[in-house]
Amino acid sequence: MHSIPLSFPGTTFYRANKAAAAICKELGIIIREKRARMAEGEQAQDILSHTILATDPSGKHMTEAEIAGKIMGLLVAGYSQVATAMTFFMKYVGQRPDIYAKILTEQTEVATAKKAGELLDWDDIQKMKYSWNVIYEVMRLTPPIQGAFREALTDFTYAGYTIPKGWKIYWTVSTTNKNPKYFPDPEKLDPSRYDDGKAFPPFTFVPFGAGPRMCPGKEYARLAILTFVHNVVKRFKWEVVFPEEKIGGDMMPIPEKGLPIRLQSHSC
Ligand code: HEM
Repeated sequence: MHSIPLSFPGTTFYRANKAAAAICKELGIIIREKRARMAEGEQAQDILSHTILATDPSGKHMTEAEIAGKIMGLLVAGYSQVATAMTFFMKYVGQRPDIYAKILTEQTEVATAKKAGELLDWDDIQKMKYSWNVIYEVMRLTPPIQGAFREALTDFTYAGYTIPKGWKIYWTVSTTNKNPKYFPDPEKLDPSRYDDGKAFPPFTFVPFGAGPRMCPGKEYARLAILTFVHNVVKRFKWEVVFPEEKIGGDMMPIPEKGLPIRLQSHSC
């Protein structure tokens, strides 16, 4: 996604294209199996079946390659950003016992209201306000997606630079979300920034982007991350082994030593 499009052996782009072709082949098998089951009467119940059934305004269905492309996009988007937010939750909260204690109090309240073996539901997720504010801070300090491209629809001038119509511009989550005008002491992890009643002007807090192309997986991501938070704090307390560990990676931020932690188990 973010590499120079030079397709010769040894380049990232070349390897990515080969990997994408292999994944599309696998997905092709899954699509054909799904189509066969749908022909036998299986109801549309997941995104793959809906993608198979979807038509454009002229009534035309997508080809197998198009469906595989869409599913591959969702697999990438659905996995890596969520995993990055979870990783940095472990890092930041592992270094802040005060924040861990507040999350544990919130999650214990949710857990004790459930019967033994009862699964979390949507209402429980709504109760996890403090935990989500912590995730907001985690994503503000280390955004899973660094930014995205937009095309200028008209000529405009910003901060003394003239951007001609048709140019591609890259907007960044990290600089936007660390603007001291809206986030005083921007490097500090402070979940109280999002306390009830505090609101940010549009386009100032953008971990999921903004406008008509805003992330469509936002609510799913919240569900997946908070379910993880619930289960991990219920069972464990942890410490980060290398608090100063460098963060590398190119598109996704990755702790260079793999974020070793010391786990202590408990149950609430
Ligand atoms: C913590 C998790 C996630 C973060 C931080 C995140 C962030 C973002 C951001 C910043 C964008 C660009 C938005 C823009 O251009 O305004 C985006 C787009 C997108 N995201 Fe996510 N995302 C996350 C999870 C997911 C999940 C779970 C899915 C799907 C299951 C998903 C699917 C997409 C798709 C399809 C787009 C492109 C939307 C478009 O261009 O119209 N994302 N995401």
